[in-house]
Amino acid sequence: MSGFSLKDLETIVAERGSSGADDSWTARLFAKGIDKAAQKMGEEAVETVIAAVKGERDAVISESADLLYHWLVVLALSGVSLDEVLAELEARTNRSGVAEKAARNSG
Ligand SMILES: N=c1c2ncn([C@@H]3O[C@H](COP(=O)(O)OP(=O)(O)OP(=O)(O)O)[C@@H](O)[C@H]3O)c2ncn1[C@@H]1O[C@H](COP(=O)(O)O)[C@@H](O)[C@H]1O
Repeated sequence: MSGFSLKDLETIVAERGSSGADDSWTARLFAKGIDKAAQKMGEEAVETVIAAVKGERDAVISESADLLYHWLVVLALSGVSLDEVLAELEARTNRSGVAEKAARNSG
């Protein structure tokens, strides 16, 4: 399994986005702003959906990677951190009592 995490990519996006480098897609997206980044994220989401519906496994992987990358750009431009999204997911998990149910079922 890859040791690469979304946290790693979040750091790369922040660094490249603010680099101003001509050869950086991330820097170009940051310069174009939230409208363009959100549009790209929407396109990648649709491409992921199409690949899934067609049963194109390799394309699901590739389009999902494009989607997650562009999602992190949208988060960065929105001033939202990955940790805040994970905290929201964790809170939902705690509210649903899944951890307690799993512990009860295993004991
Ligand atoms: N994960 C990605 C990643 N996924 C997709 N993309 C880029 O997203 C762009 C979108 O591709 P599309 O084919 O949809 O778009 P396009 O046709 O090229 O562009 P448009 O005509 O739609 O504007 C491509 O140029 C891809 O290179 C990414 N660009 C960068 N990263 C990561 O960001 C890091 C820094 O990249 P740079 O900012 O380019 O240095 C890289 O090392 C990667 O880790």
